[in-house]
Amino acid sequence: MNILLLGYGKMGKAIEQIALERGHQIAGRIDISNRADLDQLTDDAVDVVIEFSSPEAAVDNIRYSLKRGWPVVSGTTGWLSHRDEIEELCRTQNGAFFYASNYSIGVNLFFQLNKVLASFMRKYPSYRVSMTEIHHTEKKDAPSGTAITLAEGIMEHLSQKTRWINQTTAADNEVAIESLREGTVPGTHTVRYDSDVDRIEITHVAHSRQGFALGAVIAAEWLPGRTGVFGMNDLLTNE
Ligand SMILES: NC(=O)C1=CN([C@@H]2O[C@H](COP(=O)(O)OP(=O)(O)OC[C@H]3O[C@@H](n4cnc5c(N)ncnc54)[C@H](O)[C@@H]3O)[C@@H](O)[C@H]2O)C=CC1
Ligand SMILES: O=C(O)C1=N[C@H](C(=O)O)C[C@H](O)C1
Repeated sequence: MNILLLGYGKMGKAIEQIALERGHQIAGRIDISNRADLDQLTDDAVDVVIEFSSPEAAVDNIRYSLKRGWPVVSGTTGWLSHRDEIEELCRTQNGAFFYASNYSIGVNLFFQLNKVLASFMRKYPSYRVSMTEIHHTEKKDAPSGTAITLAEGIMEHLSQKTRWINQTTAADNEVAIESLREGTVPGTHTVRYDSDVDRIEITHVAHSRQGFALGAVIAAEWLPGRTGVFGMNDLLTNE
């Protein structure tokens, strides 16, 4: 497949390495410095776009790709207030759009574990839920997209929780998410339930960006030929 890398930073480079190892070609490497080069690409030069850029750039990048008729796999976080608009554009263009806040298989298992744990905790209101996410100091958004997905999983099962808040203290209806930025940490997420007498805690630690990058390439192999809006559950439950 000819893969266009839209965003060529830490993730774009990790994705390139895995895409080449899996026998794909790179149709272009676009970052903020050469974005105008996109207009030089012919429609048929690109089988699929993998978009990992920045919260400010993602919406324009995805819009541009859908209008060109290119299937898009996006992993950029911090732009989801525009999600409805993008999904509508995908439908009107009869296009294909794939989004995940986290492409790693391990995190997607962790998402399931988080929901199971939240469903157990529903009967035990003496436990207070809270979360911590730790990332490298270059990360632009907080809380992480993964932390937001985890908070949504908790809110599905704990009906008294109606929103998340990006601070360590929270009202009874809020899930507190603490965001820490340290060194080069690829991504660590903890969900904890504290009572006066003990704590139950689950943690996912990414050792590198390899898991995210492999998941994004697998999604890019899966998407072409499909139309609609997809996520990791579609990929993981549909051969
Ligand atoms: N969904 C997932 O599994 C994962 C998502 N991410 C997210 O992916 C995004 C990128 O992460 P990194 O690669 O670590 O960031 P980075 O800062 O290393 O790279 C971002 C790249 O985007 C480029 N860029 C900025 N504006 C652009 C524009 N208008 N057009 C094209 N390119 C543009 C920059 O030049 C840079 O090359 C972040 O939002 C991050 O949260 C990161 C890891 C995993
Ligand atoms: O910016 C990152 O690095 C990461 N971003 C994603 C997020 O916001 O959840 C995924 C991963 O945690 C790494």
